[in-house]
Amino acid sequence: MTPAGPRSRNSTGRRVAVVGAGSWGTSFAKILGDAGSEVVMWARRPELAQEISIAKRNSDYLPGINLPLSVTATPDLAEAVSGASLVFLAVPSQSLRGQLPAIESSLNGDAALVSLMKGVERGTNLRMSQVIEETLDYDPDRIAVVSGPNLALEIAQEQPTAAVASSRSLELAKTVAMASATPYFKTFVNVDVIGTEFGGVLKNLIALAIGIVDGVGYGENTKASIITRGLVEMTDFAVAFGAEPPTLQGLAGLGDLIATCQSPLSRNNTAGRLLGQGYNLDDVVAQMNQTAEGIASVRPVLALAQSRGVSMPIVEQVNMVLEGTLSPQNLAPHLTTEDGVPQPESSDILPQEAPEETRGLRRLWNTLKGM
Ligand SMILES: NC(=O)C1=CN([C@@H]2O[C@H](COP(=O)(O)OP(=O)(O)OC[C@H]3O[C@@H](n4cnc5c(N)ncnc54)[C@H](O)[C@@H]3O)[C@@H](O)[C@H]2O)C=CC1
Ligand SMILES: O=C(CO)COP(=O)(O)O
Repeated sequence: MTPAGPRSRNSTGRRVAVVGAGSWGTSFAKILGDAGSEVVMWARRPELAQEISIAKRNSDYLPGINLPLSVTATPDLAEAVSGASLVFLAVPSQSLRGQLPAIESSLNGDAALVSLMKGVERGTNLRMSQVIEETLDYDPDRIAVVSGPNLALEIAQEQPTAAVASSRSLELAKTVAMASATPYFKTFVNVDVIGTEFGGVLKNLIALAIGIVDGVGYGENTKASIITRGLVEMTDFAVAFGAEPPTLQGLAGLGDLIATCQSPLSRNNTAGRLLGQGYNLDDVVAQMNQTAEGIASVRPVLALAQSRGVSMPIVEQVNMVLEGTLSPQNLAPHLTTEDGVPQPESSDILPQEAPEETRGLRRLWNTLKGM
């Protein structure tokens, strides 16, 4: 698909910042610019900041994509953040904590922080919104997250996509959704930050599993079994931490799971495939020049699961493949318990109380059940 030319929208007069000029930070900056904001990105490397500001391109991460004129970049974090009413964070999850003090010192008093990241912090096992809240002692009503089936390149190409903005404050979730509303990007809202954030983290782990079996050469039955049982693991885990089950059946759970497990654009899927092909973890990390968040999140997620007694057999096996203690050929969706006794399958995948985004699906489901 050919990338569309730059849009020229009416300016809303809103000034926003995007911290991180990788693939998602740059795509999101384009969304925000197309939606009418003046966007200043922070890029680590001055030469990349210059390319974004002058050539309106980020050839390292999104070659061939034209950015709106309203998007500029700077290597100076204070310059990027000061004056912004919304600050979107798109750096690798493990690096966020280290960046926050510098961000805080330049923040507008009433600025909201919006995490675009999909990882859990090693050592603390915290979600990114929790890292922000804890590190900066920030009011949760001024923290939001955005998640969903959002492969950066497809969105930069303006392929129609939906996402979820979530905050304890519905007002802030709506502000974020409106700031990112373009003809190709539609954002729903909810107040289930835990479910929305964990959906994005957990699907990365299932995508690693899918990549691994793909690399081994297993086909669609194996993958469908892992995706379906993976969704059960994701839901059990997130609900144990207070998530609403419908969130996991929506865009931030099932939606992102499908996109990430199906797409060769996914770095987690790609990393898994290389492991399945027989490369070891060090080789895979060296081979990838972008962030595959799932690799760092496996252990924190397993530690959290253990703390609440949640069973995650697929994620356990992914961890064993990463550690080199399980051969990729032996990764399976664990359809029985360890002693071989078949488990009952929970089949009510669709919840009774569906969120707005899955209401049509619920109607279809009820129709099918009544047939
Ligand atoms: N790429 C995608 O399709 C999507 C990514 N995300 C999430 O967005 C977050 C960022 O991902 P991407 O933009 O894809 O990653 P990326 O690997 O494309 O870019 C990361 C950016 O952060 C910078 N960076 C790397 N290490 C850093 C460090 N130690 N300190 C500060 N900056 C550092 C890099 O220079 C780069 O600009 C991740 O949590 C990812 O899960 C979420 C949705 C879609
Ligand atoms: O989160 C994503 C799509 O929603 C991107 O997935 P990867 O990080 O695996 O590329």
